[in-house]
Formats: sequence, structure tokens, C-alpha cells
Amino acid sequence: MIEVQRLTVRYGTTVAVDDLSFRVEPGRVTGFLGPNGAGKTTTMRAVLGLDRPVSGRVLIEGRPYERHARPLTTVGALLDSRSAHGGRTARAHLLSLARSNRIPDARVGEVLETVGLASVAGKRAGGLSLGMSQRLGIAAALLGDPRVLLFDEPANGLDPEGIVWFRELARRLAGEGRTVLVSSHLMSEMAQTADHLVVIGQGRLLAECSVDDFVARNSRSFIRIRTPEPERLRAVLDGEGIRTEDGPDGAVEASGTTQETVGALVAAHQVTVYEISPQTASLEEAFMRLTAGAVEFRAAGDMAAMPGVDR
Ligand SMILES: Nc1ncnc2c1ncn2[C@@H]1O[C@H](COP(=O)(O)OP(=O)(O)OP(=O)(O)O)[C@@H](O)[C@H]1O
Repeated sequence: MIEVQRLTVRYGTTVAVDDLSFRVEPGRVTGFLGPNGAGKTTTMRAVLGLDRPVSGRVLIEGRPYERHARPLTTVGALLDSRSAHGGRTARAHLLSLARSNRIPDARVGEVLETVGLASVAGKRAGGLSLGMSQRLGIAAALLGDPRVLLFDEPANGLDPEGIVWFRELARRLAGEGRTVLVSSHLMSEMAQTADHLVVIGQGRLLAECSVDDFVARNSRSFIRIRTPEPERLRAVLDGEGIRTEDGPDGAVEASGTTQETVGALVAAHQVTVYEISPQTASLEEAFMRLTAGAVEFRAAGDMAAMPGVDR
């Protein structure tokens, strides 16, 4: 279990994490989501005692990081996958970590197998591809067989097969009763990996809920109708108790109905239409709506085509 309690971290005048509280429970994968600069890495660094908070604290299994005698056996983390000494081989890097934490050498071979790097264990860490470096970072996180695992943007540099592999690994670790926190800036990726979500923006908590709740609340389905007679169309649908909203490009969006029902109604009332199409708002759109006010860098126009976004 990780407990983040009223955590505030500043870099000079920048408030990177702002009075943030949440819990990461064991036995499930928790997705830690937020746009670039939201404070995910800073929070993870604070969990590991690498950044000092100005206020608040983080407890891992009930104690701050520095109160754990052999921290690598309590919490493992993938933060910066390029942190391995480039001149050392992958195996030597893991061996030195193991020895400094009184972990048996034999464990190095096991984690190299787990992450699929056994065949390149003799390669210099500096010569590994980004995806292999990610795997080496994951191996280091697993080395102490910890109950708590943090992975910062593990999908970075992994190919599609690697992403599926990581997803299965994270789920397996959670299935073993461990606490697993995985950060990402992609909602669609997290929806397939995580059971639970903690969403932050500008260092503050925006949402904490199960993935199922997020999907149920946000995967809005509707029928998109384009017509030169929007007023008449709305009146017809309204008369049948069908709820409508204004969509982009002057389209009408009708919820709680079907393409067939709308087709029959417009035919019966002789309303001209150019398009009647079923749509589902993507999770990515829902995430962007949620974080819209909390984005540090977004190109002008990114949100222009998004329904329901307050600009
Ligand atoms: N070492 C630092 N010095 C100064 N400011 C920093 C430092 N590290 C992070 N920040 C700032 O703190 C804020 C939070 O950054 P952080 O890296 O934690 O966000 P993030 O959610 O991990 O983003 P990303 O997805 O881009 O990695 C940002 O405004 C960032 O510019």
C-alpha cells in the first residue's frame, strides 16, 4: 500500500505537486494519469524519497521510504530507464544493485529471464535500445521481489508486443497481491492495463475511480445527425422524448436512441438529413475533457474538434 498524504512539492516557484492525497491499494494495478507536466514523476520521486516535499508525506507499507532498512526489497521502481551506467553490462548493472542491497546474485538471472533480456545480459547498458533499457529498468525494479512497484511511463520505447508483455506483467504482479502504480499520459493504454485510476492535473487530484466507472461515465454513445433543418429535427426528436445536444459542425447529437429510430422519424416527418451515424466518444476524449483546464502545453486547436469541451 502507498499512502500519499497532502503532498506538496515545489521546484523553486513551480508547484509541481499541490496538496495531493490518494492511496494505492495492493492486489490491483493503479493507473496514474495526467498530461505532460502534471506532476506524476515528481510524485513518484517523492514516494522514493528523492524529492523532499514542502509539506505532506508518503507512506509505503505504513512507513516513509527512508525508514525501510532494505528499501529495494520493499519498493521497486522504474523511473529513468537510462539511469544504468552505460559502460556496464546489463548483468553487471543488476549485480551491483543486488550486492548493495544484500540480494542473492542468483536473483539477477531470474529477473533477466522475466524481462526477456537473458540473451543480451552481456551487452553494455549504453548499447541497448530504448525498449531494452526499459526492460532493464523493469528488471531492476523486480530485483528485490518487492511488495510495492512503481513504473513511470513504462510504455515509452516499448514496441506493441512489449506493451502487451508489460501489461501482462503488471497484472500478474498485482494478481500476486502486490501494490502496482503505473504512470501514463495515455488513457487508452491505461484502460487496458489498470483496474483503478488516479488522475492528476497541475499537481492536483482530478479523479480517483475504478476504470469500469470511468468507462461507464465517459464512453458516451450517441447518434450524429447532419441536417440543413436542425430546428425541425430537434423538435421531432424532442416530441419523441429523445435528448439532443449540439455537436461540432452544426450536427445534432441524439442520445438513448438508435440509427433505425432516427431514420424512421426523419422519413416520417420528411426532415432532410445528410448523415445519421452512431458514435462513441473515446476514452482519450473523456480524459482530455477531464484534464482540459490543467494542461501546461497544448497546441492551439487541439481541442477545437472536441464535443463538450469548455474553451
Ligand atoms: N527538476 C526540476 N526543476 C524544475 N522544475 C521541474 C523539475 N522537475 C519537474 N519540474 C516541473 O514540475 C512540474 C511537474 O513535472 P513532472 O515531471 O512531475 O510531471 P509529469 O506528470 O511526470 O510529466 P511528463 O508526463 O511530462 O513526464 C512541471 O511543471 C515541470 O516543469
